[in-house]
Amino acid sequence: MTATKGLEGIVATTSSISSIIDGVLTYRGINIDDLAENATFEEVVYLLWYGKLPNRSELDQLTKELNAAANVPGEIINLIKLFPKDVNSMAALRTAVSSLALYDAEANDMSPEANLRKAIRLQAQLPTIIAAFARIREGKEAIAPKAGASLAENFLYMLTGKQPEKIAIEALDKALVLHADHELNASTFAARVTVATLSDIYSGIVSAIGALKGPLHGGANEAVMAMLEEIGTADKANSYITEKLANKEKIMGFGHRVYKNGDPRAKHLQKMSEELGKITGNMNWYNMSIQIEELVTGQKGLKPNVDFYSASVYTSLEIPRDLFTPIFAFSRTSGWTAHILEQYSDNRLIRPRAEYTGPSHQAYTPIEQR
Ligand SMILES: CC(=O)SCCNC(=O)CCNC(=O)[C@H](O)C(C)(C)COP(=O)(O)OP(=O)(O)OC[C@H]1O[C@@H](n2cnc3c(N)ncnc32)[C@H](O)[C@@H]1OP(=O)(O)O
Ligand SMILES: O=C([O-])CC(=O)C(=O)O
Repeated sequence: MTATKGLEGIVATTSSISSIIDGVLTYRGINIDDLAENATFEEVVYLLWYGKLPNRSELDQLTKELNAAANVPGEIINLIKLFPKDVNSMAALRTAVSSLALYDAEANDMSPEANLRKAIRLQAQLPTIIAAFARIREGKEAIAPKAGASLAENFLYMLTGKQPEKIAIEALDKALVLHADHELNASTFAARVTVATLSDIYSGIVSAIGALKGPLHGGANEAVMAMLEEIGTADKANSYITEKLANKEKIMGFGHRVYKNGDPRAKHLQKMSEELGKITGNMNWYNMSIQIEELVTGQKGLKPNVDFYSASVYTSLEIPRDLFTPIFAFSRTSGWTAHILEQYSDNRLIRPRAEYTGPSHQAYTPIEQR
């Protein structure tokens, strides 16, 4: 038995949800470029769950179901009010989502119908929790979701209390489409491992949120913004990046386990970052990002991943930095739940082996002799 560090290149499951083949990402066989240009997030949620694009009435039905499920139990809002004000936002999300199960009468109903209903509730309620957390920590009241609004519109509305501009809704919606699913990434794998024990869907999502939180995965988008803020202006990028690379430090938002010639999602986010910069009149984050890309690609041959330009996109939308990774979770819930439903539909316990590297033939020594 020989271990492969980080399971690189290991094919651990079959899946018909999304694929990365020769650097091309598809959801259910549809190229991500096509989806990014044309689909709404709700259409993508339908596509991931049901395996095909919805017709008008199917989309209306799902949108209605998501909208109707968006309110979270009052107990969850009360729980969030008990959180310390400076708590890590992904820890808050993880705790609140875990607590949702306590108030869901179907939490342990493992029928496919109940699991789909829970997927709808999770998808609808994550943005409500994130917005409520962001307001409550500032001493404000949580805002209830608005009837008839899309998930992107509702999130921005619940966050700010104001009707968001069309351009902001469209930008967030596209970011949600781009982050929705990504084959067997670490958080999706964590979700599948958890539910493959026949544990419940909430446990799967909580595992996934825990895995997404780390800076080598979803947490990188927040780390990118921290870096941009630390650098300050484009003219300081050269010395900062050159020194980091010389010290063998990682530049957040670059590199990828699967894509070696660039992440196909990054160009869409780059374009959005530029457009939003022009609209807000602040090109600093975009200009600095472009400069960093040139330096990291030039010096190290690494390309930006999905997290790099999403940082400046969300900043242009005036979203607080520590909500970037929770927004990733809000989007990826669509993919996580699709994978969980797929896992349940043809389950086998996921239990690989470890190559033992410890000592052998050791005898037990009585405690008095140690
Ligand atoms: C949504 C997502 O999860 S996308 C990924 C988000 N994460 C990041 O942006 C964090 C920064 N990037 C990274 O840490 C990595 O590129 C990962 C985690 C994404 C992929 O990791 P792996 O496939 O395990 O690659 P690994 O970390 O082994 O890197 C291979 C080599 O490239 C280097 N490298 C990889 N990424 C970077 C980076 N961002 N900056 C500088 N060097 C890097 C490593 O130091 C290593 O160099 P070495 O061979 O000289 O030791
Ligand atoms: O696939 C990965 O390893 C990480 C990633 O890009 C994602 O989850 O979107």
